[in-house]
Amino acid sequence: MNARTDLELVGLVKHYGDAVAVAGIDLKIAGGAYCCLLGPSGCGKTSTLRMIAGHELPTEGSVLLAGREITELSPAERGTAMMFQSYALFPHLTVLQNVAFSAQMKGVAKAEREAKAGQLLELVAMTPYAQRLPAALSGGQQQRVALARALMTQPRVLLLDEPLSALDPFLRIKMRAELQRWHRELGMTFVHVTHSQEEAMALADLVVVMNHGRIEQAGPAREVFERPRTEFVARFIGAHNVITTPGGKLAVRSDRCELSGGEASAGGLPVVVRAIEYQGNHVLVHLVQPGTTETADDDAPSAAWVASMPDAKFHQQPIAPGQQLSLHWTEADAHSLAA
Ligand SMILES: Nc1ncnc2c1ncn2[C@@H]1O[C@H](COP(=O)(O)OP(=O)(O)OP(=O)(O)O)[C@@H](O)[C@H]1O
Repeated sequence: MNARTDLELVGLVKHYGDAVAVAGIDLKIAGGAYCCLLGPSGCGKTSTLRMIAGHELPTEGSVLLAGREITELSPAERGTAMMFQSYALFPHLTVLQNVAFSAQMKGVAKAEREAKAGQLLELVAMTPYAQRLPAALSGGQQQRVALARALMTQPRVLLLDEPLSALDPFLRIKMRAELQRWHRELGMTFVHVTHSQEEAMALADLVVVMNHGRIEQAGPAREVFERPRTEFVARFIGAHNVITTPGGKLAVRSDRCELSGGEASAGGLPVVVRAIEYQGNHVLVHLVQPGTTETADDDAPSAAWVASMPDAKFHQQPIAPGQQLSLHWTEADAHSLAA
C-alpha cells in the first residue's frame, strides 16, 4: 500500500434538488486498495463515484487524493479515470484508435500515442484485435478495451461503475479474475461500484456497504461478513439470520444454525419448514415462525430464517415442508446488531 496515494472523502454530501443522494460520507481508501462500494439501487454509490471522478460537484465536503484537494478539478486533471458500465467506446474508431483517443486530444504525436496504446492492449490481451471496430467484439473484449482506454491517462485511481453487470454470469466470473489480476499488476487504487455482495466479497480488500446515502459499515470483506454491524448489513450481505430476542436483535450465520426435531425439544426457536432448496453441496431449509401465513411472511422478513446444511447431513435425515422444528445456535456464533 502506498500511503501517498490515499483517497479521502470528507463529509461528502450530494443533493439533487430536494433529493438527497449522498447524506454525508467520510472514507479513507489506502493507496493500492481494491475498494467496492456496495449497496442497493438508489443508495448513492454512483453519485459518490461520480464525485470522485469529477463528473459531479459535491453539495458539501471534499475529495482528496494523496493529500491534495481535487474536489473541483476537472476529470482529466485529478489523477482518476472512470471505466463506464456501457464501456462507451466510439463505434467508428478501431480498438487502437479508441485507446489512443485521449492522447490524440492532448496533441500527442501519432507514433507515440499508438505505441502507448499498443502496450496497454497487450496488457489486456487485446493486441490481435487492434484494428477491429468495437461492434465486432464480445462484451468481455469491449470491457478490456475500455480498461485500456481508461489507463491511457495514467491514473492513480481507477473508478469502475458496475463493470460486470452487462456480462453473462459465466463471463462475469472470468472477468472478476481478470480485474484481480489487473489490480495486482497495475498496483493502483480501484474503486468499484456494485450491487452484488458476491462480487464485492470476491474482489475487495475494503467493502463499503451503503444505505440511504450513508455508510452502514466499511471494512475487510471477512470482517463485514463475520460481524455485520447492523440489521441492514446482515440482510444485504445475506447468509445470515436476524433473530429478535428480548435483549435486542442478533445476527447468526445460516450455516451456523442447527435444527432439531419437534416442539418437544428443549430451548431453541420454534420454526416451521416452509421450503427446501437443494444447492448441490448444501441445502437451504427456509423457516418461518409457526402460524405465519405466506402473505404475512412476505411483509415481515424478520420472521423468516434459513438453516444451511451440508448435503450429506440433510440426506441422512431429510426434512420436509410443514415440519415443526427448533432452530439452535451457540452464543459464540451470535452477535448483537446495533439498534
Ligand atoms: N441527476 C439526478 N437528478 C436527480 N436525482 C438523482 C440524480 N442522480 C441520482 N439521483 C437520485 O439520487 C439517489 C442516489 O442515486 P445513485 O445513482 O447515486 O444511486 P446508486 O446506488 O448508484 O443506484 P443504482 O445502483 O441504481 O445506480 C437516487 O434516489 C437517485 O434517484
